[in-house]
Amino acid sequence: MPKESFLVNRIKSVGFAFKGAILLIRTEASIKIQVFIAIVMTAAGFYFDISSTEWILQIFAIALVLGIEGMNTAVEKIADYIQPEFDLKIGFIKDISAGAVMLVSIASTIIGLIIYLPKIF
Ligand SMILES: Nc1ncnc2c1ncn2[C@@H]1O[C@H](COP(=O)(O)OP(=O)(O)OP(=O)(O)O)[C@@H](O)[C@H]1O
Repeated sequence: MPKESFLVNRIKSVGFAFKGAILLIRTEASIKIQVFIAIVMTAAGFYFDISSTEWILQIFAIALVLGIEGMNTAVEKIADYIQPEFDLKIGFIKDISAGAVMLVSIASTIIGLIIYLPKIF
């Protein structure tokens, strides 16, 4: 069988990644909430006519939360696959992974407050 070209492989990988992103949004409740918040914040960005720098920070914050949440979901799935029973080490790994989501969520909330509080009050 002839080896597929670099370009065909890259296009296939993008397809798998796209499928993964759709799966993530369709199956995970926490991602659904974060996507909803991202849509609300994007609407707020247009409503308050935020600057280019503010858009960059907002897009970065949204991407960071969604990206880390996706990685957290992957960690949870791997953990459940390798150890479905109660296991202190698995609990520790899941807690650390959830902690990473919390840290970027707090940072993103602060970015949102810095952008919007002066525009609201
Ligand atoms: N197999 C396990 N052994 C020990 N503790 C676990 C185990 N599974 C989950 N936990 C504990 O329960 C917490 C929640 O785990 P869970 O996999 O339900 O994630 P979640 O935060 O509810 O995620 P989601 O709502 O996205 O499924 C973990 O952070 C951990 O403290």
